[in-house]
Amino acid sequence: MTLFDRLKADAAPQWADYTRHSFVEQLGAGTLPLACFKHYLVQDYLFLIQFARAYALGVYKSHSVADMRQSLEGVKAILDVELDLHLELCGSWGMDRTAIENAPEDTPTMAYTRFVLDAGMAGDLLDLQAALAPCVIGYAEIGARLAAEDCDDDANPYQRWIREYAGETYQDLAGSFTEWLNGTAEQVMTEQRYPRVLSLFEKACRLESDFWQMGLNVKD
Ligand SMILES: Cc1ncc(CO)c(N)n1
Repeated sequence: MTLFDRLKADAAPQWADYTRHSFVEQLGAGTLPLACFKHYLVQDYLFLIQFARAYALGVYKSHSVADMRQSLEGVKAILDVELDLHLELCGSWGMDRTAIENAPEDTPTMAYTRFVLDAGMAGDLLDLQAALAPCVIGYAEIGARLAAEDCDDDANPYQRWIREYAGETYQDLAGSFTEWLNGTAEQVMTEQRYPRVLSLFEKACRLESDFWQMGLNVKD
């Protein structure tokens, strides 16, 4: 069994809370209030800036050029691809880059991003990967499921978002992240350290759920 499969099985309740959160189900149904989505997306932009730093920390924590390149792919995917989605959608509501970047970080944004950065700073590359994994792999799973359930039809106001995460570019990114995580585990994982790695993964899933909830808590 690969590390990712084991983590997902052992953290099944946290994974389900995250990937089947009411925010996700409402987004898939197209019934999510726009005010909830807007708050979420602006916070997600701020979140991604910190996540780019976390991948950059992955470069620093790498011992091989191959690992450095994988971390760099994470930085590039955020700065060159994912943030453009956010700028495009926020732009359609009249928010420009400066307005987004000047928005104050909400507490769940700070909690999640600083948790991941600390996991990486205090630990090694595998600890950092375990804390990063729910983000990229979870969104790929959510996007693929919503698209498979035909939630991305023209009637859904969140079609663009769903298609971004269901699309080949994001799916490939998540696939190579999963292989990378499993490959690191093959080199450094021991039974003794597994509980700590699982704990990082579980916490990241909980922080993902809190991030969705932050969006839902907005009153329109
Ligand atoms: C909170 C959060 N988790 C995961 C992703 C996927 O990159 C994202 N954009 N935002």
